[in-house]
Amino acid sequence: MTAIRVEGLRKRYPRFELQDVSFEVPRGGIVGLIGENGAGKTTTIKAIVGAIRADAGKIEIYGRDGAKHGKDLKQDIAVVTEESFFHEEFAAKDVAHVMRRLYARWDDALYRQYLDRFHLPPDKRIKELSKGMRMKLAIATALAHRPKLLILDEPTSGLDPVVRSEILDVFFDFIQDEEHAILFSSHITTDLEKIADYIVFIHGGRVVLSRPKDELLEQYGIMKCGLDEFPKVDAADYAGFRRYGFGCEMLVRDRQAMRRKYPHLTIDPASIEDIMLYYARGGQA
Ligand SMILES: Nc1ncnc2c1ncn2[C@@H]1O[C@H](COP(=O)(O)OP(=O)(O)OP(=O)(O)O)[C@@H](O)[C@H]1O
Repeated sequence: MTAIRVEGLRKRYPRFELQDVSFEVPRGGIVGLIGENGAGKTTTIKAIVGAIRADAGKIEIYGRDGAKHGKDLKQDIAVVTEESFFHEEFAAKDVAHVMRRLYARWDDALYRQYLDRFHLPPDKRIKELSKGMRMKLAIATALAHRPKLLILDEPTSGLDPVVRSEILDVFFDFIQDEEHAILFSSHITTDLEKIADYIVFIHGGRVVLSRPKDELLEQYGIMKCGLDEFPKVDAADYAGFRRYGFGCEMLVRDRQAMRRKYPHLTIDPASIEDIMLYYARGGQA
């Protein structure tokens, strides 16, 4: 049974449409949702957590219909977005009072452990905390109600590498329980490269790529050639290209096959960022 199954999700806004978005988050897995600004990541996450009503599509969470079981699922899901902070006058210890009443599995001892781990003072008011500290508090709060599923919208954006790495470590520990799962959106492709098992890439409201991360890193490549050679490369062999100075670089989906077909051209491995940039810049899935 998967943790989240999204099928044929549609949402139309006056100048944007999420079209037939489908993907899965397996139990024990971390799925990274990537895409440029305005691609539809937040809209997708909002539809999954029931913050907006989709026009069409199906969302299942641990096998149950997300639309029908919203209330009981609340205990199992933790959602962290930039907006999910408490009142500015609250201190971390006040947050615990509120959460204790809302969540049946709220765990004070675990909460204190996370506050310690993240070096968060229990008495300091939220308005006195830095952006990174607020995000860590939101994550500590989310995890202390012992959810099965963690959904985060841009949890590491705007944070320094030390804080980002602390947060990624906590995600990694959380996922050790095979029942647990994480869906998180990010522009920071290096964070996803470190921790995600699957990458779902949304571009212009559509999923253009949904694959295990290791497969992408093993198979995709950047193939280079001179401007004169570029017209000889079959357009079906690349997903996007870039011209520069005297040459061209193309994103190819299968490094090995391309090495056989174009043995005289150089092909380097592609990063997740390369894959995102080339798809966004032009080319078909
Ligand atoms: N309530 C709304 N009414 C109208 N349009 C909206 C609404 N919410 C989002 N949109 C539009 O939907 C598109 C997708 O927005 P969304 O927030 O899902 O993108 P995103 O991928 O999360 O981007 P970012 O990385 O900038 O957060 C944008 O063009 C946005 O303007």
